[in-house]
Amino acid sequence: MPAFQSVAVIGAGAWGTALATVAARAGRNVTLWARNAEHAARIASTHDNPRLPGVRLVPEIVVTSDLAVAAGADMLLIATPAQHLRSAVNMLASHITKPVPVIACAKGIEHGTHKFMTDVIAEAAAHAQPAILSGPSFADDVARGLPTAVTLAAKDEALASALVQALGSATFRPYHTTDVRGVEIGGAAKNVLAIAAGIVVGRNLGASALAALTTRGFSELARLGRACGARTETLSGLSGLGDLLLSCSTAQSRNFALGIALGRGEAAPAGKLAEGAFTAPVLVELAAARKVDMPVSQAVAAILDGRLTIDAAIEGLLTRPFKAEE
Ligand SMILES: NC(=O)C1=CN([C@@H]2O[C@H](COP(=O)(O)OP(=O)(O)OC[C@H]3O[C@@H](n4cnc5c(N)ncnc54)[C@H](OP(=O)(O)O)[C@@H]3O)[C@@H](O)[C@H]2O)C=CC1
Ligand SMILES: O=C(CO)COP(=O)(O)O
Repeated sequence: MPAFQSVAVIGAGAWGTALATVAARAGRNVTLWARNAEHAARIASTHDNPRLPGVRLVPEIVVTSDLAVAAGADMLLIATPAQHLRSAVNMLASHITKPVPVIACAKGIEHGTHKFMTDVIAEAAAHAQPAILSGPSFADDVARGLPTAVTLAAKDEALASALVQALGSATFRPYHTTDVRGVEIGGAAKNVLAIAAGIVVGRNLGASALAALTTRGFSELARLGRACGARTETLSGLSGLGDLLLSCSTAQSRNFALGIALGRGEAAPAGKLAEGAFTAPVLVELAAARKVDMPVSQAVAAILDGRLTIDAAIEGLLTRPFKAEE
């Protein structure tokens, strides 16, 4: 019996559902936990989740709203939105009485505390062994078994490697690292930058402008990463540059789609979670505290809270003083 034979996924949205299929494909015994009992019962009986339409779950995946059932697994994947990760882990905490890996699968930074996901896990559940999974991977692609590669980070390299062995398969290839912060920064920042990229497309500024924006966006992501102690190879790896490229290139990304709508002066797509909108103000606060210049992210935050028009933001970015490329 391999280590981590049983896996529970907390949060039955698009990503949680896709991750349940990943773990099942890797041969694990999987429990998918939904907070709503009716949703759980419906997914269990139909093997279909309206949050990830068109994907049929294998019947071996146990779907439940009973937290005690899920909490007994050998590893826990938390796939709620970032701002709800703390409440999810708080609920789990009383069930976690011995060391168990708790893997954050959300991309974001907590409002108010400026804490990254693994720090929130460590605070909320004393026995948890925090880890993070992030990288270029749309839930729909992953659930359909299209090839994807991500990064999985834990402070303990042996643990990160064992988690990769437990979750990896031919179509879902996690790479392990101990650079937890690097992985967290990439996933959080890329969503904000994807909104900016979408605005460029929505405003018809052209493919050259999109490439420039994405590249300068990476530059500021990497600046913040370095200031927070992240490693260069993580920032330019799957969870940093890789996810930025994916999210800045297709309207399959909800953050990019939000940016397109903003750029066109249209309403935001209804019912779609765009984490970048929640991360933008916190990211900018964090950057200011670290004295890191993040002009694109600042512009996104200012546009989202109505302090700046899109035209003024574009003009502001294009009239910054010329400087050396770094
Ligand atoms: N979708 C994707 O392609 C990817 C998403 N991610 C990340 O995963 C995270 C989740 O995104 P995604 O699954 O797409 O979002 P969805 O909107 O599809 O689903 C979010 C899920 O979280 C549940 N939820 C919300 N609050 C809580 C809570 N307090 N406790 C428990 N469950 C809760 C919701 O429950 P209910 O149904 O009852 O409302 C819902 O099922 C985000 O941080 C996102 O950036 C990462 C990689 C890929
Ligand atoms: O994180 C993702 C892909 O790696 C999903 O992107 P969106 O949240 O923008 O849809």
